[in-house]
Amino acid sequence: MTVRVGILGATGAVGQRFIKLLTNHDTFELAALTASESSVGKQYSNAAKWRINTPIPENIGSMTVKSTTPDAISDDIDLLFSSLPSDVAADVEPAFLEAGYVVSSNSSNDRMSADIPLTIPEINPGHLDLIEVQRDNRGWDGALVKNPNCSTITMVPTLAALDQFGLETVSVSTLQAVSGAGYSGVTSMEIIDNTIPYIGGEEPKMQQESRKLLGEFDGASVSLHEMDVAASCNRIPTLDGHLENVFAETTADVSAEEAIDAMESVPGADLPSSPDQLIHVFDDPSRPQPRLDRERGNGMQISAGGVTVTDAGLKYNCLAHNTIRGAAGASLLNGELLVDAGWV
Ligand SMILES: NC(=O)C1=CN([C@@H]2O[C@H](COP(=O)(O)OP(=O)(O)OC[C@H]3O[C@@H](n4cnc5c(N)ncnc54)[C@H](OP(=O)(O)O)[C@@H]3O)[C@@H](O)[C@H]2O)C=CC1
Ligand SMILES: N[C@@H](CC(=O)OP(=O)(O)O)C(=O)O
Repeated sequence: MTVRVGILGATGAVGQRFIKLLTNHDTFELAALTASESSVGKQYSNAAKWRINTPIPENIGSMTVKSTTPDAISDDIDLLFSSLPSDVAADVEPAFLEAGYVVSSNSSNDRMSADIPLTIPEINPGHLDLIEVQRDNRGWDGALVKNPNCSTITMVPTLAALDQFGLETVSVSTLQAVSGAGYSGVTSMEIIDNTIPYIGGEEPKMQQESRKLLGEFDGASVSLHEMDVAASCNRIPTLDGHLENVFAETTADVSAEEAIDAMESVPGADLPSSPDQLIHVFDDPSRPQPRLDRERGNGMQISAGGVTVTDAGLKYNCLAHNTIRGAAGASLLNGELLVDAGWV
């Protein structure tokens, strides 16, 4: 089976990651690229400032960039990936949904909307059925699914593993790579020899999205998980890979061994881009580290380490590649889930 896909916002940092991940994909064939009006009509290789350390695939470089409107895309596209700035996505995604397109979006708008599934296929694939509610509410022929914020998706699989012990309170402090802010997001003068203890909007996203992802879906709505989540988000001078220090308090006592076993037991999803093992836990307390561990599982595996019982609950570190597992790879996996579940 071949599924013809397009990328909205294909010239950007995340759009480029999509192109790389879609090259030689078993099921998806890349057939449409869109960007802003300043790129429309140009060959992709002229429109995009390519930042990935492998060349633009030849067949993609010669494609013509289209306008980000439903009319500009041919009808034979089965699935769209969206990596637009969130304010642009909030404006244009509804037009694609009204026109009947199925959209897997990485943009942050609508992630917490009650009728939009926010999914990590290995963790809460059943939430995808919110699409039924969404279609009833909005009258859309298409379907919209979102993946979470990159810092949230790094931590939530480990919390899902610990939830069997009764998660009560989670505190997390992040060390986030500069690529998360986009190519021009932080200047070298701001970040070299420095750490910035604030990332606009990031802390509320971690606090709210994690409770939706681990919430119960009863077929009509998702009730947020009752745990309290407090996040402190920091930008550090690494290129890729968000590292996070987590303290998790549970109602039941849990030993470090039980926590490690629970994390290593979370299965991958039976989807092409899901790693065989979702979470790898290191014995070495100095791991995971961004430079050494972000590429594990083609950038799709979560790493953890330093699991210790403390007076403030279980303490551990976790890491994921922010532009792969945290962005384009997360949307791609949701696209694979949409196909597997019969929505495409
Ligand atoms: N960078 C990262 O690591 C992460 C980013 N994200 C999110 O993903 C999304 C994309 O981020 P990123 O790739 O870094 O952003 P970029 O700014 O690099 O790319 C934005 C893309 O959207 C296009 N675009 C901009 N304005 C318009 C418009 N008015 N109409 C149509 N297309 C438009 C751009 O086209 P053109 O080239 O023509 O301007 C470009 O293709 C954002 O929502 C971001 O928050 C999420 C997680 C991680
Ligand atoms: N804010 C994230 C990247 C990002 O764009 O997140 P979101 O997908 O929630 O917009 C970071 O700085 O690392």
